[in-house]
Parts: sequence; C-alpha cells; structure tokens
Amino acid sequence: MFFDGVPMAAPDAMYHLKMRADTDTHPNKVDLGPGVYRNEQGLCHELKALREYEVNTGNTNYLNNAARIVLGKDAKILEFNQVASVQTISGTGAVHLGAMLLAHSVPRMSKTVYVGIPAWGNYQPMFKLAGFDVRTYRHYDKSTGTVDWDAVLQAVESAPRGSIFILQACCHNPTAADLSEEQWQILAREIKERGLFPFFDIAYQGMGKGLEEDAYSVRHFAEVGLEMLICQSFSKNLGLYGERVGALHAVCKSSQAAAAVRDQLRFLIRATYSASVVDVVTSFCLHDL
Ligand SMILES: Cc1ncc(COP(=O)(O)O)c(C=O)c1O
Repeated sequence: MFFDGVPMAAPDAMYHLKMRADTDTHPNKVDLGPGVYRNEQGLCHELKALREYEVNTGNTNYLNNAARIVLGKDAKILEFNQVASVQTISGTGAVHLGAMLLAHSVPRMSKTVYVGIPAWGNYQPMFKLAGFDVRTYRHYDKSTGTVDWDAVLQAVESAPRGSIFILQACCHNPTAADLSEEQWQILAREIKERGLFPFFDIAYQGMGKGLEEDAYSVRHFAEVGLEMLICQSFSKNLGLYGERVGALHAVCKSSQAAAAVRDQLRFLIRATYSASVVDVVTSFCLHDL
C-alpha cells in the first residue's frame, strides 16, 4: 500500500547506455565506459605519471599521501595541519559528503551552487538532494571547442556573495576543455575578491598533462589562501574503480578550524555509512607511487 504510488525515478542516460552496452553481443565490443583501460594482458593500465611520482615522506598513511598528491608534497597548509582529510567512497562519495558538509555543518554557507555545463551528470542530482539551489552557466563553447571563458567570468561576477562554484581541476568531463594556468589565476582572484567558495573535483589527476600539472588549479587556490573542498578519486588514475577509493579534503584557515571540520566529517560519516576504512586496500598502492 505504501509503495504502490511510487513513480519511476528520473531516467539516467549513462545507466541506459551501460545497459545497452552490456547486452550488446558484438564480438569486438570494447567497454570504455568506466574510464579504466586494460592492457594486452587484461591488467589495469598503470600510468607512467603515477609510477614516476614518489612520496618521499617516509609516511605510508593513506590520507596524508592522498593530500600530498593533490596539494603538493611540501604544501605549507599540510605542515600547519590546516587540512581536514577523510577517506570517502571514491570521488562520488567525496562529492556527496562535501555537499552534506556544506548543507548541514557550515552555518555560514550559501545554499546556491553554480555548475558549468555540460558537466559530469551527478553534480546536479547530488546537490539538489542535499537541498541546494543549483544554477548553471556555459562552461564550453562548442564553436571553438574550448572553455567559454566569458561565460565563466560572467557567472562569477554575477553570483551572490558566498555562492559555491563546482570546479573540475583537470580533464574536464565531458568536454576535456580545461582552464589555462592564467585563467585559473584570474578565477582564483575573482573568487577570493567576491567571497565565493570553490568546490574542487579532481577525478583524473595524472591523466591530462601530468600528476603535478593537473593539480595546478587546486595548489594555486591553496597558495592564495582560499578555503575550499577538494574531492579526490583514485578510480581512474590508480585503476581502482571497483574498490571505491577516494578522499575529501577541506582546506581551512587554521588548524583549529580543520579539527572542527574533521570532527563534523566524522559525524556525517558515522551517520551515513558508519566508518572510513583507511589503509586497507589503499596504502600499498599509494606507498608504491
Ligand atoms: C568529473 C568526475 N567527478 C567524479 C567522478 C566520480 O568518480 P568515482 O568513480 O571515483 O566515484 C567521475 C566519474 O566518472 C567524474 O567524471
């Protein structure tokens, strides 16, 4: 009786495409959907960029290494304990937890989120579920095949103070159109001046120009002193899709603020899926980078 009136949920184009691909019986079928490629031996392809990266800290702690990979080995904010990091259920779990944190645990946070379109299809449903008002602007100019920079700037200039901007740090999904370093610098300046909040998603670090170059935006924003969230996925770059390995980092202004944000994240994780499983699947991968 209660469930009788439940309508079907909104269709998901990706899900239907996957269903059709799964049932396709073509003998030469190749599934490129999940963004994890296998080599001739059927093993996950390891990226050179990752193999070359060394975490010379002598520290095998997963979260510490994950933070160093995205923020840089010598990031001052890490030294000063200004970053609250938690393990998440991959990149998607990081975006979800980040949205929950901003919605429920940060009293001063705005309820308005900006997303440049086209975008990864999960941002809008996740932020709407968390109670945000999602506004869109044009990220991509089809006629030039590049970022619609004027539209990006216009969105930033017209957004109410405190608005959240979802930013893909590299390898933009689905357009592959990334901002240049100079554009990231301008954007950081604008975001800072206008009191906006950057919400970074980095799901492909190492798969664009290189592990360090792909994190330029995040590191620059940290360097100029912006608070932000960073959603990190190791699904594609470490070939750990099935294991759901990710992290959420909150860059704060002080170690005291970071401790409080970490505690709020602990609370949200406990209320959602109980615990983070740190150092189980992952430490061996990151240790060997
Ligand atoms: C831009 C972007 N962010 C986040 C994710 C989520 O990644 P994960 O598979 O680690 O949940 C994806 C996956 O396709 C993505 O393309």
